[in-house]
Amino acid sequence: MERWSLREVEAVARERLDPAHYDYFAGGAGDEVTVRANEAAFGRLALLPRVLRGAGKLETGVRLLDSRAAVPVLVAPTAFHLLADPEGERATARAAAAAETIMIVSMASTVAVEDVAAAAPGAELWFQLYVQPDLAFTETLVRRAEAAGCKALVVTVDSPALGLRDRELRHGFHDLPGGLRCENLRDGDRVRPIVMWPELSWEHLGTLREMTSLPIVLKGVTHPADARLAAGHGAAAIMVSNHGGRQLDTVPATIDLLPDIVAEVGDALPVLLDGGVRRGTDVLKALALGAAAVAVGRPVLWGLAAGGERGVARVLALLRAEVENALALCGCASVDELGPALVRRPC
Ligand SMILES: Cc1cc2nc3c(=O)[nH]c(=O)nc-3n(C[C@H](O)[C@H](O)[C@H](O)COP(=O)(O)O)c2cc1C
Ligand SMILES: O=C(O)C(=O)c1ccccc1
Repeated sequence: MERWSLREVEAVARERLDPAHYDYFAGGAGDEVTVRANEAAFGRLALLPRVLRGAGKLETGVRLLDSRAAVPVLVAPTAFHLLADPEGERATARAAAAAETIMIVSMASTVAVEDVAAAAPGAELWFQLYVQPDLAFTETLVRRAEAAGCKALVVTVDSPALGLRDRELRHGFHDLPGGLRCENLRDGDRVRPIVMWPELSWEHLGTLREMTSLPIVLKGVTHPADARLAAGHGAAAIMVSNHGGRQLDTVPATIDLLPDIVAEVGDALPVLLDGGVRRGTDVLKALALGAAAVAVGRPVLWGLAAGGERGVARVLALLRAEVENALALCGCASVDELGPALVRRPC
């Protein structure tokens, strides 16, 4: 995997994947305005480094809730890893464990969360949940995630309906091929379909908090007023996310939403961000603007499709090396030293 940037890894993945599966991974809702905006907005921000700071040895580690990550780059929850590699989520988890970062296991994983955990001893796992209207079934999922050792529950809140993704519709990509299943949804002899629940509301957060002592991260917050509500309803953290542009199209880029959200709740809880992070400099910009860490979705899938566990390891190593290099060049010894003065707009 001698690939020197995430872009090269994506090119290899694209060659290897079935075009319908590539489009499932790469695509977004509508005209993909938001997909493009996430990456483009990072490009519009400039970094303004400081010099002669004698920063010395670098520290990239962060503590998040009850977990630690050696690099502030988490694996975002993405579905269907067996489409990309025969080891699927097992390979992803092993690479995340080796990189000492946190993997957020998708509820729509094609390997059951117990098997993901067993495949990667020592992995820091969080579990992503789409709250199902059958709350008793939701509770069994939560119990399974707890028993598998997951340290946080990441509740996705941007999906009262699934986004309309033209590329998936064009390919007719609706069902998993060849015996692949969402193994977390197995219920006796059958596999339940995942329900996007339009009635999910703030009051259910109370129900979830009673259900588990795991910290709850709300993923998919974009409005500062919702960030405030999340803090008021006992969320342990929020993740500023537009689902990588796969849900509502034309939502702004997450990096452009971050400052207002940090101003609103930055003192109350950790703010995470995903969407369009492709370079170490993107990571620095997000942290400088107040994110506690970022997560990457598609880059991990490209690594997995290009080279399995080694491919994901390569993606995480590239990002780590780029974060370390950018930190050094900004004159910072650790991510704690990053602040908004480092970021200028426009380029
Ligand atoms: C193929 C794919 C599947 C995804 N599946 C899920 C999922 O099951 N649950 C979820 O909360 N988010 C899911 N997401 C959204 C990611 O968690 C994340 O928000 C997004 O990918 C971040 O943007 P990026 O791909 O530009 O890094 C998925 C994203 C992709 C690309
Ligand atoms: O594709 C997605 O973005 C996603 O979140 C999802 C939702 C349900 C099943 C599989 C993936």
